[in-house]
Amino acid sequence: MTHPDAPTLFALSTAPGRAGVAVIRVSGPRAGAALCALADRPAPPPPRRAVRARFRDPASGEILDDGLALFFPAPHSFTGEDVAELHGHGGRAVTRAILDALAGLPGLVPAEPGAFTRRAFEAGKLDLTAVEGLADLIDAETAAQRRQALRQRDGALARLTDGWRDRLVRTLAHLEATIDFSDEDLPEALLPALRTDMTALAGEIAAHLAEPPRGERLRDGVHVAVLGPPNAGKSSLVNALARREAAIVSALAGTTRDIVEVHLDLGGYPVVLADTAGLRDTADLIEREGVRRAHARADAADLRLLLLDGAAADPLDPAVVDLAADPEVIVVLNKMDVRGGAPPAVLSDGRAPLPLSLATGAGLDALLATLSTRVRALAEAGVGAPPPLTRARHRHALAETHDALVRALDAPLPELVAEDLRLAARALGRLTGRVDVEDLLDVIFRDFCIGK
Ligand SMILES: Nc1nc2c(ncn2[C@@H]2O[C@H](COP(=O)(O)OP(=O)(O)OP(=O)(O)O)[C@@H](O)[C@H]2O)c(=O)[nH]1
Ligand SMILES: [K+]
Ligand SMILES: [Mg+2]
Repeated sequence: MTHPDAPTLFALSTAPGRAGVAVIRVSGPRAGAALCALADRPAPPPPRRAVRARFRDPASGEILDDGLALFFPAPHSFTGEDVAELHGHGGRAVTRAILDALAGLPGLVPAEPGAFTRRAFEAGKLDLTAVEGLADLIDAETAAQRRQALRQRDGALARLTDGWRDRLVRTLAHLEATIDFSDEDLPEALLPALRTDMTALAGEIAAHLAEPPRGERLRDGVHVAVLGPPNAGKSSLVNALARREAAIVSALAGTTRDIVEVHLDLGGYPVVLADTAGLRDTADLIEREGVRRAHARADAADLRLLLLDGAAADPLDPAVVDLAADPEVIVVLNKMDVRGGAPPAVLSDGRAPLPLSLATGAGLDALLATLSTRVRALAEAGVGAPPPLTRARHRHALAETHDALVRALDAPLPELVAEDLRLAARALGRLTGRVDVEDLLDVIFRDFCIGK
């Protein structure tokens, strides 16, 4: 809980600038008093009920705006503290005047970024993964990102990891009991049972770590690299998908050198599409650096799209045969308008590339559909699947937990096993921000009744 003498925070919670309505949030022990001072009321309104309010400057008595006020008494508020919301007109001068009036009240301090959420965390209203989910929800740009963020905000990931942590803490408690109270009557078969629990838990965590990084892909975007020989039409394709002239297109082979990234929403899934330099051996130092970057991006990408030049005598240029032979690569034959009736270039494994003409637009819809399906498969956790890890931080904490569990299984002495289990529990606790030892004692006394 926040300290009773903690400053009361206030901030504009809607985006700054001109708008119909602006919401100013006040949180802390003096929130109710601040509402009364500005709305000129003897007492705050009933909980969670909007009341009409004429906001005035308590110092000068000047009327500043005409709006609504709400009061959320602790603990039933976002932060867990008393919270007041002042809804005024969203003009710069109006919000400035109300914020200035609040700043003039004793004990009120402007909130730093994230300060309300921080108090919600400190009050136990949100765990760390929920805090991150909330941040992702505010940043979500596509429907799938919104769904994932909402799920995490609602505690899906925290429930999974807290469940693991509870099992870990219980195992540890039982082990501590056998160490500390070994002369007492404890079930004989306890140690083998603990081993079984630990092995099962390590297996579950390992399986979750082995999942492809779907959560991170959905949060940060699926990285798609557009690759191919010079002049195949890579920049034309990127521009067509982005619906803007993001990259320079010209008839000169070797136009693109730097990686040009565009962000797309493909059927609700975020995609970071990268245009790259045409792959070829070249004496031009700058172009050679571009080719190096193209290869690096191909290695790092979640999905690779190889664009071949249908106007070339042999579209399967030696520089790209390896890419074309990879069944994971989407291969596209562009410039079909020029190629006309010439037989389609057949890939070594018998697949035919997707035909495309960026000049006429033929084949673009089919390519988009293929791309969307692949992106969806990469980004989406199936219905009912366990909540994905969405940040490197989560992966790191889980890997640490797993390592400590594996060490515990190998440790020669019960004391050493207990130490590794403690480290495992601490690493898991960091995921949600709950790192406490009190619950260990709780479990010991609840499950055993030692000492009678
Ligand atoms: N006829 C025809 N021309 C095309 C088609 N797609 C692209 N072009 C042309 O091909 C030329 C090369 O296009 P770019 O998009 O610059 O090709 P690129 O693969 O990015 O080339 P580099 O960056 O040099 O590797 C341009 O003159 C385009 O207008 C197509 O489907 N048909
Ligand atoms: K070009
Ligand atoms: Mg280009």
